[in-house]
Amino acid sequence: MKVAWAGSRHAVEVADRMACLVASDPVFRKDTRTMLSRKELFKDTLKKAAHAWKRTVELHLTEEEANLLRLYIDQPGYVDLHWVMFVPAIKGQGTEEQQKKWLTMAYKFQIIGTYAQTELGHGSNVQGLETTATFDPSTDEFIMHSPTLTSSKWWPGGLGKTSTHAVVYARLITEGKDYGIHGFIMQLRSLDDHSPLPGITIGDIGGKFGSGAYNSMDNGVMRLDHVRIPRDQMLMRLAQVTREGKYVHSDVPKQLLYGTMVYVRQTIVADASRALSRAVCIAVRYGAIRKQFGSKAGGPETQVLNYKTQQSRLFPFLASAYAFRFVGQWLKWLYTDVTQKLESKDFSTLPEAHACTAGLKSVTTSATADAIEECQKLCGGHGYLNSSGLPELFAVNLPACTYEGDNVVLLLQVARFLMKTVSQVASGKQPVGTTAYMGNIQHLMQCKSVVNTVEDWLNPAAIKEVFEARALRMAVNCAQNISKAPSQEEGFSELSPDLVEAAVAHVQLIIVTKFIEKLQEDILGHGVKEQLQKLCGIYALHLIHNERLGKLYAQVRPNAVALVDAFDYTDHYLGSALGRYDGDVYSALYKEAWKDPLNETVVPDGYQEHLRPLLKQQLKLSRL
Ligand SMILES: CCCCCCCCCCCCCCCCCCCCCC(=O)SCCNC(=O)CCNC(=O)[C@H](O)C(C)(C)COP(=O)(O)OP(=O)(O)OC[C@H]1O[C@@H](n2cnc3c(N)ncnc32)[C@H](O)[C@@H]1OP(=O)(O)O
Ligand SMILES: Cc1cc2nc3c(=O)[nH]c(=O)nc-3n(C[C@H](O)[C@H](O)[C@H](O)COP(=O)(O)OP(=O)(O)OC[C@H]3O[C@@H](n4cnc5c(N)ncnc54)[C@H](O)[C@@H]3O)c2cc1C
Repeated sequence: MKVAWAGSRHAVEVADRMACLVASDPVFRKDTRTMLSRKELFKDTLKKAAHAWKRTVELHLTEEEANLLRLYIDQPGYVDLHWVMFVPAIKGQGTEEQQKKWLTMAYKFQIIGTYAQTELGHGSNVQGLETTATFDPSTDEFIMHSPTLTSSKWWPGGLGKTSTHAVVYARLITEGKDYGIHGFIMQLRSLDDHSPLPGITIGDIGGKFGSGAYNSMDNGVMRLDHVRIPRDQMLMRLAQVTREGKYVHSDVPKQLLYGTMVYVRQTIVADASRALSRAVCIAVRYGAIRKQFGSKAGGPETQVLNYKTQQSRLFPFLASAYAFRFVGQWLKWLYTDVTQKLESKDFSTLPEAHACTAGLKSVTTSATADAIEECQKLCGGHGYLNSSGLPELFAVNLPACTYEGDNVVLLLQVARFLMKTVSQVASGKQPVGTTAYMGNIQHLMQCKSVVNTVEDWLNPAAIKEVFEARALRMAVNCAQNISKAPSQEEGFSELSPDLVEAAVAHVQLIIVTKFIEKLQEDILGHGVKEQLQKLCGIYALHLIHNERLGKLYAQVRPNAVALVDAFDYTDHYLGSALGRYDGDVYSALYKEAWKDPLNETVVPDGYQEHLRPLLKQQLKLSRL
């Protein structure tokens, strides 16, 4: 099962090696992280990042190994933005010459970069950004400026205190005309003493949700006061400004400006499955250790994992973790395929890639945030302790519902794509890729489910048809209602809640389909495929048919712990007293409690000033 989860034997081996490297290095300790002040936490993050880079160079780690090292260090920091957004933005939007110049420095960490798009006034509406980049032909420079308070850059990770450079998104103005949003490379801080360059005001935006967690990241604010940069620092793959100030657009679609976001949305699906699997791992393992109540005859107490209510709340998450993992692996393939096509100037699959990444990012991150919260409840009181690992896991993953595109905004993008496809089908065009099922419209609009018995629900063809019919009928229903509205735009706006539901149904169909396709592959290992079939059934059915699942849960229960062991997480990475591999939960909880700064002294600080006088006064009163 570890191989099925990781994707290959090689993937298991590399992941194990990197996880152990991190777990055995004292610099990467994280067990007291939630007790650090913001300043201490930030410094700890800088230390870990520098040490990780040192180890990467010393051990000559490959890119795959270095990525895993960062992942198992498990502490958000500027390196995420540098590798996941700054470097890809230059790769996707820079010319070959620009890539050579900037990436050479970025790959060696001679510069640290971030992705400065969002502003105080606008995040979702990228076209509404206000920062300006005005070309001055007299000096061959762009003047970068924040004209209003709301145009202050706000949120970019690593911007607050660390980044020396950024890809800054701004409205390009030349020859008096506004050509909309484009990307520019800017140096922000001196490479000698790290002070901000003239005209740049920069800082951290302040503490965030949860202790520890995302507070390790210095999300930043930046204002620009007529800062000049050379013309060749505009990223010029999509469009150019000539020496004379003429705007020239390349023959590539302008949506490639959004390419970095497509790339990152795809990686976020993998992050979501990992976060969900960690929460499930903690809740399942702990559920096997925790006992509560017993038989009336005085027999042994019951493991809480044996309660049917516990199973019906928890096993759909276990199934979802596997489902998201497999769809994430497929999405990575799709992204690579689209990138190769783009290189040979075939842009035909771009809309589908956008819809798939946007939709899957939304559905998997929302489900994950909800599931982590529910896993806390599934662990009872102890789940609420920082030492359970769950509060931090929740706080770190909750913003994934917002960053890289608010989930509702992204689902509305999927809905638009679906409405377009429905109208194309109506005019006789055959849909392809993940919307190919819509071509089967005659059948799917009328068919009745072939399911008669409980067992029938486990037939992959039956499940797939149910999901196809559900998604298509919801989409067609929306399209018909939109066509009755006074205008397309009004109809879309009025029906947006239904459109979001139709988009979710389409995305869930993709997830179910990819799980079923996974089961058609060669899967090694005795009983592995059978367990995955059950999980696939649970994932699909819990979305539409919760009542009939009890029987499947009973079949999964004997292997539940093994199914989370297959995630192959070290105790260091899981970071949870409840989810420990050896099950020694109570000693771990007890030991963790004594690490709290409050326990450094037996009598707490503040006793003399505030507690003692109060108690003495009570004593006096009681004597009265
Ligand atoms: C070797 C060393 C190794 C070292 C180790 C390294 C370790 C590495 C380890 C890795 C660990 C991972 C860690 C992860 C950390 C993550 C951190 C995350 C941080 C978060 C960053 C952010 O948070 S960063 C900001 C994101 N901010 C948004 O996300 C804005 C959303 N807002 C929009 O995205 C647009 O505003 C919105 C709504 C589309 C409207 O766009 P709009 O105004 O242009 O209007 P329309 O809707 O009309 O769109 C016009 C037409 O464009 C089409 N289209 C739209 N988008 C398209 C697209 N993307 N691709 C193609 N087509 C697209 C659309 O479908 C229309 O097509 P059509 O015309 O044919 O219908
Ligand atoms: C932890 C974190 C890290 C981030 N890192 C970065 C970074 O590195 N670089 C960067 O540039 N940005 C970053 N961001 C910013 C992030 O990308 C934006 O917050 C995100 O795109 C959402 O935009 P918003 O904040 O403007 O939300 P808003 O759009 O203001 O959302 C508010 C509400 O309005 C709703 N809404 C908005 N538009 C519509 C619509 N058309 N129809 C229906 N409902 C709508 C949303 O659903 C939401 O409920 C980060 C954000 C967070 C939280």
